[in-house]
Amino acid sequence: MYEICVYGAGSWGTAVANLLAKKKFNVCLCARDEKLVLRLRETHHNNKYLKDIHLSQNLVFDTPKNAQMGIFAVPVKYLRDFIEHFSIKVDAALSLSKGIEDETFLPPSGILFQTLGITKEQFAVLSGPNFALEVALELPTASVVASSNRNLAKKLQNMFNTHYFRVYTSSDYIGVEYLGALKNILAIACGISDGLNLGQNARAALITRGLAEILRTYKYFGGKSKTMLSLAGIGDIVLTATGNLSRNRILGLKLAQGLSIDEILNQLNGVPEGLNTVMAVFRLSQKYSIETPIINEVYNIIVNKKDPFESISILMNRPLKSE
Ligand SMILES: NC(=O)C1=CN([C@@H]2O[C@H](COP(=O)(O)OP(=O)(O)OC[C@H]3O[C@@H](n4cnc5c(N)ncnc54)[C@H](OP(=O)(O)O)[C@@H]3O)[C@@H](O)[C@H]2O)C=CC1
Ligand SMILES: O=C(CO)COP(=O)(O)O
Repeated sequence: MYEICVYGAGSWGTAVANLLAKKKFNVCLCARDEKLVLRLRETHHNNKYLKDIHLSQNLVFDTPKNAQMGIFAVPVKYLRDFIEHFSIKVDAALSLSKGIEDETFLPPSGILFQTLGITKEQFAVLSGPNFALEVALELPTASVVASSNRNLAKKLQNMFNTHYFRVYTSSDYIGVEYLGALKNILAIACGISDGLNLGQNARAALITRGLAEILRTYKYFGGKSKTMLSLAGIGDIVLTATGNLSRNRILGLKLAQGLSIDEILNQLNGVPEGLNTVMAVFRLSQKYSIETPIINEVYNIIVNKKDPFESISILMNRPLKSE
């Protein structure tokens, strides 16, 4: 059993494992693919995701194994099958993933409780405006670790905190998880708007009115309002709605160019979680009559191939209301 295993050798899993290894923790980065494990051992480079970054010599690589602390950086769509397939067991879990399971509406915590048999006292989430590449380059970054277990949150805060990675704690792990998922839909919306050259006024309006939709949806899940103002809320929304390293924003930019979802997924280096999240949130908002006009239009552009200009017209011509 390893002390710390990071599951998922994508960009974020690799960057986080490397941060901890540089801090001299005994960390194993676990990839599904044995060939990738061998390549990582030989080169100490994850060429697919973090090209020029030389990984710490302290970092070890393996296929998924049991761990005292399991750090999960697997896209939410694959998380349940991944844990079951590798029969993973951990004493405590930290989630890095930002999505919602389509059928169940569960965030990563709910999936980890069911598959690992852990309680909320053994769970934490790390989230915030954190592009993997910038963390790997040691650019100044701030983040939040949230858990209902104060001791676990403090322990992880100290584990991760370093001169370029400043960590805050929170007890609202549900709010932090849902905000991490929901902001990806706004990143797609802003990508579409910017791709169509609709201007910076339009982008600011989308972010602000999108926030109102996120707040309505997120309250349904039990997140606290004040978490909206945190790094995991507004911080991550601003980053991914405006930053060109965001796969979700890029998805929107490419939709605006008229590319199909399949073409975009073939070009993207990584999984845009917003694609699945928008499906789940659209169904949820229909089921519980939550008012989500921007989210509905993102859904219509993706699923019903609606012309984005028609979506803009619908949003601009809705009945007038007070803020
Ligand atoms: N990249 C970033 O900047 C950030 C990402 N996140 C979140 O972290 C999570 C992981 O993202 P990221 O590291 O970017 O990963 P990517 O989006 O780069 O996706 C690739 C990862 O997904 C794994 N994967 C792909 N298909 C499957 C599958 N069928 N079953 C199991 N695993 C699969 C890959 O595993 P393998 O290597 O074995 O093929 C690899 O670890 C996401 O939820 C993302 O939203 C959060 C903050 C920052
Ligand atoms: O969540 C992220 C940064 O905080 C990464 O966003 P993307 O998944 O859109 O690349």
